[in-house]
Amino acid sequence: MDTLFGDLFQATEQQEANFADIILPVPIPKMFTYRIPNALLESIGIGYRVIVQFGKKKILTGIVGKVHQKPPAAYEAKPILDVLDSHATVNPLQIRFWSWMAYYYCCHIGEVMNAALPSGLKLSSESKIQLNPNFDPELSEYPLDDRELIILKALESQEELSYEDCEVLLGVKSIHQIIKSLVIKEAILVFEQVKEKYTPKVEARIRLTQPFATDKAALEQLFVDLSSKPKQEEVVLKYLQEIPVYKDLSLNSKGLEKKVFTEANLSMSSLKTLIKNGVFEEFKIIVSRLEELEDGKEMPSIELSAEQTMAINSIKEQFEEKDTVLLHGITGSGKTEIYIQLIQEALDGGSQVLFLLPEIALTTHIVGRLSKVFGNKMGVFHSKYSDNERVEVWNGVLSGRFPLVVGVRSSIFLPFDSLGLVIIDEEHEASYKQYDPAPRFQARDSGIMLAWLHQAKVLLGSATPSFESYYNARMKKYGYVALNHRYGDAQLPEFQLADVLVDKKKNLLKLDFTRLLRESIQEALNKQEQVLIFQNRRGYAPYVSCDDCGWTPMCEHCDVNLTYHQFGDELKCHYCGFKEKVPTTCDACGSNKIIAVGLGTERIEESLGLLFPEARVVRMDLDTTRSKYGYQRILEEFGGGNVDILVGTQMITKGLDFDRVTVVGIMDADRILNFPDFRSGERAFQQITQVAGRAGRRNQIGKVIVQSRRTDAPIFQWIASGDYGQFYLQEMAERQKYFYPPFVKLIKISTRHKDYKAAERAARILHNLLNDIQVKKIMLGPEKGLVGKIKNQYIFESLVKLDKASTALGKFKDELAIILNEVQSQKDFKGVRIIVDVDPY
Ligand SMILES: Nc1ncnc2c1ncn2[C@@H]1O[C@H](COP(=O)(O)OP(=O)(O)OP(=O)(O)O)[C@@H](O)[C@H]1O
Ligand SMILES: [Zn+2]
Repeated sequence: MDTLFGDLFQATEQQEANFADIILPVPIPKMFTYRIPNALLESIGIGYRVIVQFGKKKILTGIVGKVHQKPPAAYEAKPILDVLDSHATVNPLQIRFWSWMAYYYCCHIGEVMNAALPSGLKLSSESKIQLNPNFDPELSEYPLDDRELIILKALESQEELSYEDCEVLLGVKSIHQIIKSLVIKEAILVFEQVKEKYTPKVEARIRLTQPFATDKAALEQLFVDLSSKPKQEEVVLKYLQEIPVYKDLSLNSKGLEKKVFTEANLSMSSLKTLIKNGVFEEFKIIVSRLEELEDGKEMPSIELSAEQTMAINSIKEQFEEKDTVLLHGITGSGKTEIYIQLIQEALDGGSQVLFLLPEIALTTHIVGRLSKVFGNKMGVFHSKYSDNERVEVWNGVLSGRFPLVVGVRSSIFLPFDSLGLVIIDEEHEASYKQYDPAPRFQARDSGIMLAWLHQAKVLLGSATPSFESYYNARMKKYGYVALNHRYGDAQLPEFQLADVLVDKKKNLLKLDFTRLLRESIQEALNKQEQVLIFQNRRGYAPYVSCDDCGWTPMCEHCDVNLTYHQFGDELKCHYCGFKEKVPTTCDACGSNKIIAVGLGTERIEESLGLLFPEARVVRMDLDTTRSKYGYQRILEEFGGGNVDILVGTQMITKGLDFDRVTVVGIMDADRILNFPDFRSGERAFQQITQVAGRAGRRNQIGKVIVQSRRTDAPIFQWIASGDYGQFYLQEMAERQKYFYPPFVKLIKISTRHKDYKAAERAARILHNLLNDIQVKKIMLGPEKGLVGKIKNQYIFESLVKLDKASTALGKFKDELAIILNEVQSQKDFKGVRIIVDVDPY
């Protein structure tokens, strides 16, 4: 593995070097070589941000990937225009990691960089205008209108104007037409100016000047002088109240936020006078945007159970020999305490730790628990953070402020330089996979690679491990530790199947709830206990349909039904966001009997309100958690006991640890089972076990009601008995027989085009070319994608099943890269997008 991209890492003597390979944020297969001007030679190195010209006009920021002395053979190297910082933004380990990712997931390193750098660290270029030096309004053959003249006038006094400046100047919304006209008249020139996107947060503060801050007598004299100016006196008193300099002189240097005075309704003009008279001085400091967590307390006095202690010892022992250990602990077995202990030890040893979680809903919960122990040593990183906040976490890792990071999949890109431990919680979760855009990476697998580069250890944790990881553990590639009991003798919940068809026949089904589920909910409510209801479908109903002829409205741009959302009374496409009003009559037969079919979380919430009018019901899904603190608010309300029933999508299935949940209802288990994918069995087992695991985590025994129309399906028996091992063996036999992972490697190759025929033709040609690659493999397709059209693009897919031997994979990828490069220029591929997805599951 080392030889593949090891040469990137070779230390290069900076003095001799005068070329640099730059990683640019464009979809091209390799790095571009630029010349390092002598003036910049001293200030450039691997990982530095530089500005270069790309093509005729574009100015781009890139990252130096390699420094060397070999001029490019095919083109003359352009000079690097500038170096942006006095330090490297990215370290050599990261560049090796990016190179690996580009290679493994068959994408371009620039695409990896794009995903890796918070956009605040990428530069944007802004278009600006200046006067054309050759322009003379007297001689111009074109007449200029009033607005154009205003702009030209402004350019006489200001050297340059941004588009925005011009818009403000003229009071118009869009300036493009006017600028275009001025360019045609050769009056102005347009140029690009590179601009830093990240802006530090600056706070205005006030502090006492000398001698008042250090000399008590002077301060006393000041009060004598101010005795006739009560308003000014009040301001000084407020300052001393907030910043008691007489107790601790050093406090003065940090000063006080200016807004404290306004909030206290003190006179701002008095403050101004005090500044003018030299009592106070105003200054600015850069402050953090990140929420200050409490200072980490000592390890709380949690005593680990005997089973937990044994698990920790066993993990550490196995780390002696293996890089990765799988912790298979049933729901509620206390994995988090084990993580905390291991994190503490790694931090004490001076290493960095990365704790990966599959999604934000979980970070809220776990961050709360970890911050009690690790306080402000811990950085949190997820997609609800603004660009500026992300840059601050990035810089916090760089500066050592955050030796521990808790985050979702993109946190594998943070600039770690000495990871000792990577913990991947809920390692089986599908959301570790990024589907779009490239790099289409699996964060668990990439995290393992990242750890390997750092010589760090990896702990995978789950109550329902992915089959890949369990397989690796059985093959002794990973270590394995099991926790088979819930912490504190809490019992696993009791499973009950509720047959929807039987209840329907007997007229016992009310608003989609079986009698068993209704009664169980009522019982919990009577005892002031809490209930979770799971349905993995947001919106009100999956679709609407004409009751007379069966017609169903589809998305105009995608090959899917529109989902009915009662909120806003509209139909929405979950693929492209297209919206329309619900039709009042059928497009096909004109009937006005349009009905909502199927179950979404919105509808379940409504039904619960009707069935249990006294209960407080809250819904948690994508639609109710769009704001930054959406999850936190809902979870806090639920945890505080202000909610009786929580309805939700997969967001509520894992990690939640609440005392009073005793009943979990799964509305439509068949939907989970029927998903057309080789992993549907595995996923169903995981999802149902996980959501069931939220029940009865303390003293009361929990109850799980699974509603289904196929209650005799064998999988329910496996789940009820919790026999993961047997279920695994049975499923694996199938996978081996039909050539599915982990027995083969899968690569999915899709073609997309707005024309059906063009997408199909390209797919066929590509399929045949790939078929000719001489490695052991099976190829399926090409066929229309599972969703045949998304955002007006038709999709065709081929599936390649490669022999596990690493030579087959390597050879296939190498030839694939060549083929992709070649077909690009062919007529049949014009306008065709080709998407390669390695491990597409
Ligand atoms: N040693 C301990 N002392 C006190 N409480 C503990 C201890 N270990 C675990 N607990 C408590 O037991 C509960 C379950 O633990 P935890 O949430 O870590 O389980 P888990 O293994 O992560 O489960 P899941 O996979 O369902 O998320 C938590 O409330 C936790 O605080
Ligand atoms: Zn759509």
